[in-house]
This record gives sequence, C-alpha cells and structure tokens, in this order.
Amino acid sequence: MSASTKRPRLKLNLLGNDGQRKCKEIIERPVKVLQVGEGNFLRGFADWMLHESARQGKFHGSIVVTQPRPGGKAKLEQIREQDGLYTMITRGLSDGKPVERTELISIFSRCMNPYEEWQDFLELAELPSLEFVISNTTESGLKYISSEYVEGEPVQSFPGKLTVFLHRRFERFAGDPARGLIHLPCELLEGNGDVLRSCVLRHSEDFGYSDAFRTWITEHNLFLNNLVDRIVTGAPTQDEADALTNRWGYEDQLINTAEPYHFWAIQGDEALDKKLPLKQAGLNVHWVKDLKPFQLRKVRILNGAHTLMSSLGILQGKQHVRETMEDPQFGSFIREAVHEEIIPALNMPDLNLGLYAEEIFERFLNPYINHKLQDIALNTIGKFKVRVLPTLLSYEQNEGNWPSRLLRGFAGLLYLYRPVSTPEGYQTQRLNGESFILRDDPQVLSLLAGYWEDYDTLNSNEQQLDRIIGSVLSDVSIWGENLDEREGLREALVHEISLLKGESL
Ligand SMILES: NC(=O)c1ccc[n+]([C@@H]2O[C@H](COP(=O)([O-])OP(=O)(O)OC[C@H]3O[C@@H](n4cnc5c(N)ncnc54)[C@H](O)[C@@H]3O)[C@@H](O)[C@H]2O)c1
Ligand SMILES: O=P(O)(O)OC[C@@H](O)[C@@H](O)[C@H](O)[C@H](O)CO
Repeated sequence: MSASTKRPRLKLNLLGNDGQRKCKEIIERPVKVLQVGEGNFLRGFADWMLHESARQGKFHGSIVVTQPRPGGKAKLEQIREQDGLYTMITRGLSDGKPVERTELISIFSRCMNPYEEWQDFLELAELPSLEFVISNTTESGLKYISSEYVEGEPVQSFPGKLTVFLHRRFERFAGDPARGLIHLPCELLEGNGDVLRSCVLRHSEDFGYSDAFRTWITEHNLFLNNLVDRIVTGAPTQDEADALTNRWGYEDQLINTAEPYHFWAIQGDEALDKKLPLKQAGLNVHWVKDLKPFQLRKVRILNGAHTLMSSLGILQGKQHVRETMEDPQFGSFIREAVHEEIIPALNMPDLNLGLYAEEIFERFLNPYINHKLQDIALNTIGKFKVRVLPTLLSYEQNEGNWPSRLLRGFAGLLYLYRPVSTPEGYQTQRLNGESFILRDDPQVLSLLAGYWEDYDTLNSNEQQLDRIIGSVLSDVSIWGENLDEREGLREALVHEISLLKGESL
C-alpha cells in the first residue's frame, strides 16, 4: 500500500456506533480470566471461544492478557494500541465445502506487562471476579526453573510468577476455599495441569510459603489436564492484509487466521461448563473423565500421519502437507497407513477413529494453509519415537508381521537421516540429490553422522547398508531400546531403503 493510502490503526473509536456498543458490551464485563501468553494460538483458540460464548450472552466476563516472558512485549503493545481488538479469520473446508468467517474479537479488557507492571499484575490476584488462569507458553515455558523471589521484583518464569500471584490471592482472601482458581494450561504436554501444579508447589517451597498455602493450592485450586487441537496460522500474507485494510478503512496489525476445526478436551467435571460455558455455546469442547484416549488418538493419528509424511515427502522433494495429500499415490499411501495400520494398532473401537481420520484428511487438504513439511520435520527422531514407533511395534505384536506403510515411513526417516556435518548445519540429501538441512538434537545427529560416515549413495552395496542400519537400530541412546533385537526389522528396513533409493512411492 502506498503511503498516501496509509490507514489508521484499528481502535474502538474507529468503529461505528453499533460496532463500538457491541465491543464495549463485552470489554466492560468483569475480569474473569488471567491469560498468560499473547501468541497466535491462544488468540485463535481459547480467546476466540470465550468471545463467542460472551457474544451469545453465556460467558459474563473478560480477559486480562499478559506476556509470559520479557520478549513477548511487542505483541502485547500492539494489542494495547488496538484497545485489545483484533480480527479473526476462520477458513477452510467444512464437509468438503469452503467456509470463511471474519469476526472482530473484543474479549480483552486489559493488557499487562508483568515485567514492567509487577504491582498491578499482583493486584489482579485480589479481584473477587477472577476465576480462571489460561496459558500457552510453549513446552519451554511450562517448566520449573529454580529461582528466588525478591519482594517487589518480577519472577521470570510463568510458573514462578503464578506462584507469587496465587500467594497474593491466598493472603488477600485469608485462604478462603471459594477463592481458588481454575487453571487451564494449554501447552502441549501430557498432564499439563499436573505439571503446572507441581511447578507451583515447588516454587512455593523455594519462596518459603506456608504449608497452609500449599494445602490451599492442592485442595482449592483446580489444575485441569487438557488437550487442544486447532491449526492456527497467524497473520495472512501482506497482500491479503493490505486488501483487508483497504476494505475496512483501518489497519489491524493483529489479524489472525485459523482452520474451522477446533477441539478442546478438558479432564474435569461437566458441571464446570456452567462457569466456562463453551460446550453450551456450541463449541467443540468436551469435559472428559479420562484424557488419555483423546491424547493418544491425536498424537498417533494426526501427528503420526504428519511425521510419517514429512520424511518421505522431503526425500521426494515435496514441500507442503496439502501437496503431499493431493498427490494420488502419496495421498492414498497416507490414508491407507492411517486406516489399515495406525487405527487397528490403537485398538480403540469405541472412538469412531475412521471418522476422526477423515476429518483430519480434510484438514490436511485445507486450501488456505501451506503447512511446511520442513516445519513438521523439526526434531523428527523424538516425534517418531512417540508418534509412530509405538504403533509400528504394537501392530507387529498383534499381527505377527510388520505394517508395510509404517515400515516404509521408518525406512524413509532412516534414509533421510544420513547427516554430514557442514558449516551450515547437519546436511542430508533428498532422492534427487538436492541438499536439506536436518534440524534435530545435535547429539543424535552427530551419532548418525558417524554411522553413515563411509556410506556412498551411488556405490555402497546392500551389505554396507545392512551394517549401518544394524548400528543405528541398536543404539539405545537414540531409540530407548535396542531395535535391532526386533526380529526381521533390520532386514525389512534395508529392503525398503533399497526400494526407496530407486523409486518414488
Ligand atoms: N499454532 C498452532 O496451530 C498450534 C496448535 C496447537 C498447539 N500449538 C502450540 O502452541 C504453542 C504456541 O504456538 P503459537 O502459534 O501461539 O506461537 P506464537 O509464536 O504466536 O506464540 C508463542 C507464545 O509462547 C511464548 N513463549 C515462547 N517461548 C517461551 C518461553 N521459553 N517461556 C515462556 N513463554 C514462551 C511467547 O511469548 C508467545 O506468547 C506452540 O508450542 C505450539 O506447538 C500451536
Ligand atoms: O507442533 P509439532 O512440531 O509438535 O508437530 C507438528 C504438527 O504435527 C502439529 O503442529 C499439528 O499440526 C498440531 O498438533 C495440530 O493441533
């Protein structure tokens, strides 16, 4: 956009009377949620859901948004400059048909930088209206980092800050059981609620807080394990953003985009939907007794299919998930791997996993998303161990033979992971000889580089390959067990790699 067409930033007073009234109606509600994290995901997931529930007149509250680390300041400032407003664009396929919806989200009543407004932040703990703490600080943010609390100075880590915050609330309300909070940490960690509670308890010991405080934490605060699922893709392209600016007459620097699909499983009593009316607002939110089956189906089917396609796809020169799924041969390969190998090995007939898988394929085919295989491939070894290998092993145990597509996926991973250390990082080659940088645990990459050292793609024979694969499989430090002791696995993988080298799928 040229300078002459520069538009003002989105603000409340730029909206018409009706728009202002609708936004203010929500913004002015009492603060019920402290949010730790200002990232795209939370804004496209929990905030979007709470706004929807508020819009329907079900959720009578607003959110104070805070940044979880000193570095998150810029995004928070942008939110502040826009009076907490931002546009959410939901687009993708729903039952095979393209859908697109644009909404102005006005659920944030305040922005707060705890590193610069520590006392104000702690004062929030005294709000009688406060009921929830929702966070997403990535897996790196939800962990215990030993620290001291110096009165008046902010603690750096999210769990550390939360501990001081909760202590202030405990003191202000003299340990009133009714003033405990409900915590929904959305970080993608198994047992995320349990992890957060144990961090808070550890910090409370470090900070010298009383046993009575710890009892209040364990007995009167709820830390709910939960599983989130939605692909939130953040800002649109600059061209698209410019076109929207021209259409709206103002610039929104916080436009967020996401797929229509959303799923939130929360391990907790369904009665909590009265306080957090998401299910009753028609959102795909489930209060469940046991989160494990939901976690397992997502990790093994959705993430498993991603991991399976990433190594093979990269080897074959593919770039994106959609392109891979649209390829007739590759697409069928992934569908068959899920329906014929992953789902049977899960052995969960009650969960209608076939339908769940079809929904996932539709998400993979979302025409608005270019999900890069190289992003999914980050730290593939660790992901494969959790997302694919257990399926491969249980299938073999149940059926007495190796599942051919998962085996091919494993062969693809092993063949992609033949790294050579270069100044740019650990490099490998696609099947067409093009180089590709592997981003993974440097220790594992260094071990693998050693095993593949003498290998020559063109001249090495099957015996050498057999020796290398044997060494890789038997490295317990990589796989957590000696996979070379699994009968027939090495031979089958060597055979698959030989086939892979000479062909496409
Ligand atoms: N975007 C998605 O589709 C999606 C879907 C499901 C889960 N997730 C998960 O959500 C997380 C965030 O994704 P996003 O798209 O919002 O990214 P983002 O970059 O927009 O936001 C990242 C957020 O995490 C915080 N953060 C990063 N490192 C931190 C650390 N060490 N300590 C404390 N806070 C830290 C940032 O300040 C920011 O608030 C990722 O871990 C991702 O796996 C994302
Ligand atoms: O985010 P990662 O790197 O752990 O895994 C890559 C993808 O499988 C993942 O991002 C999914 O798209 C996401 O989990 C969907 O909710």
